[in-house]
Order: sequence, then structure tokens, then C-alpha cells
Amino acid sequence: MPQTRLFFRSNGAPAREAFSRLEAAFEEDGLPLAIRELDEERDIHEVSIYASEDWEGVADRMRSCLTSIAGLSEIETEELPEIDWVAHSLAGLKAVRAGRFFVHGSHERGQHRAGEIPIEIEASLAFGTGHHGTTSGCLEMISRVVPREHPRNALDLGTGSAVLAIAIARLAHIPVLATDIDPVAVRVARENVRLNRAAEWVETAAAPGFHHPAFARRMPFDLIVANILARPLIGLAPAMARHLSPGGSLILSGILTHQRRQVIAGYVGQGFRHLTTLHREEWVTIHMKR
Ligand SMILES: C[S@@+](CC[C@H](N)C(=O)[O-])C[C@H]1O[C@@H](n2cnc3c(N)ncnc32)[C@H](O)[C@@H]1O
Repeated sequence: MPQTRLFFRSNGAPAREAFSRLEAAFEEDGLPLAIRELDEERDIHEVSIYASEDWEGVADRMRSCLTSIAGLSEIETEELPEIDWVAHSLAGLKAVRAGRFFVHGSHERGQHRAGEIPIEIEASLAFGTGHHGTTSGCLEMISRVVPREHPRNALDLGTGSAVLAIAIARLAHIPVLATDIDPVAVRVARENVRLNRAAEWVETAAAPGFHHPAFARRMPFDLIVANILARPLIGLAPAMARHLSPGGSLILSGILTHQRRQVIAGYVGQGFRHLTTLHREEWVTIHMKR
């Protein structure tokens, strides 16, 4: 069924207020909602709802629950193309080998080699099929670090499709908390966790940064993986230090080669030391310890 995305923009505080009102108002309808930061310097955020039918009715309900919030732009709409993601993945996406892992779509099920850990991920609205240099860099770094360090409690911050959380769980058989700011990604993550029989190990939660009660319950972590982007990663450095146990490992990606020094400096300032960097296309994946 085709979907319509209804969205508006505003500064962070009204966007978060609007998002929580919409979450409450549309809870029973089960419509996916998302909030994302478009421009950090200008503090511009975008809130979206995805409607499969009667988008005009959805727009009316949005307007009536947002009337008292100042500073929101007009509601705009975007028709999303109807994509058969399985066919799309069959046509375009070949399996990816990275470190110990074979990340594939359903069409290549069973084609992993001896010793490889297969992870099945279909292309979807969530990032993380293994094809991006940041994801494959993280998979390779996980393959190096986990067998050496035997972590017991891991966090995948910005989990997207949950590919990294599943990789850690399947390799180490340890609990992994997998979080994402985007509730649509969290839904996809949950499905992928189930599909890969990792639900016993992986707990998912929608959370911006470390803002969720699950962190207090599950910390300290001895392995944190975060494939986000350089700027938010630098902002998260103090919270990463608080949530990682002494001697724990941190794997960061989403960092362009020219941003590497700046990110490392931000983390050294929080008591981390840099161990290794992997380069994939123009992206780097960094391993640090506290
Ligand atoms: C580049 S994708 C990585 C997905 C997957 N972990 C991988 O390696 O392929 C980054 C993900 O981080 C999420 N994200 C961005 N900023 C975040 C934040 N402040 N807190 C939590 N998640 C965030 C995005 O929604 C997106 O799903």
C-alpha cells in the first residue's frame, strides 16, 4: 500500500513537545512517527508521521493536537514510492562479507561459508544492510575486538536495522541494548532481531542519545558501538565515558577521514585512548578504550 509522509519543521523544544503529543494521540493507530535533527547549528528538527490511508484525516487530527504549540511550520506531505523491498533487494543488493559476518537478503539465505556468521537483513526504511563503509567497518572491528576482549554487556547506539547488535549477539552470546532515535528504525530493528533469532540477547528501545531508563538499568557497558556521525558523536563523548566501564571498548563510525582527529581529540578529553582505525572508502571506524 502506498504511504504518505506528513511532516513539519521547528526548533528542537517545540518539535519534541509536538512529537510526544502526537505519540500519545496516535498510539492506538500504530502509525510510525519519527523525529530527526536536520540542522544542528540552526536547531531545525523535523517530525513525521507515516499514514497508509486517509492522510487528510491524519493531518486534521495532527493540527488539532498541535494548535497550542508555537513555531511549527505548516504540515507538508510527501507521497512515498511503493517499493517492493524484497524485489529491490533481489535486484540491487548482493550479500556483504565483513570480518566474520555474511550480511545477506532472504534470496541469499544459506549461502554463507563455513565459519561465517550469517545475518539476514532486507533493505528497508532503516539504515544498515552492510553495504555502507561505516557498517562494514564496524562489523570488521567487532570481529577483531570481541574474540579478544570477551565483553559481557554491550550497547549499540544508533542501531538502525540492528545489524551490529545482531552481529555482537551472534558472535559473543551476550546481552546487547540496541537503541535508535528513530522509532521507525526501532520497529525494523525489532523485526530483524526476531528474524535472526537474537531476541534472547538483544533489547531494543527508541531513545535520543542516552535518554531512556534502559541505560540506567543496563549500564555500565563494556562494549559500546555507535555508527552515527562525527558531530553528534563528539557531543555524546561525556555520556559515553559515563556509561562505559573502565577498560571497556568503544567502536565509533560515521566519521569521514578528515574528521578523525577531531573525534579522537573529543574522546581523549574524556579519558579515552585511541587504539586502531579502519579505513573504508572515505569513512573511518575507530577503536578506543577507556
Ligand atoms: C548510520 S546509521 C547506522 C545504523 C547501523 N548501526 C549500522 O551500522 O549500519 C545511524 C543511525 O543512528 C540513528 N541516530 C542518529 N542520531 C542518534 C542519536 N542521537 N541517538 C540515537 N540514535 C541516533 C539514526 O536514526 C540511524 O538509524
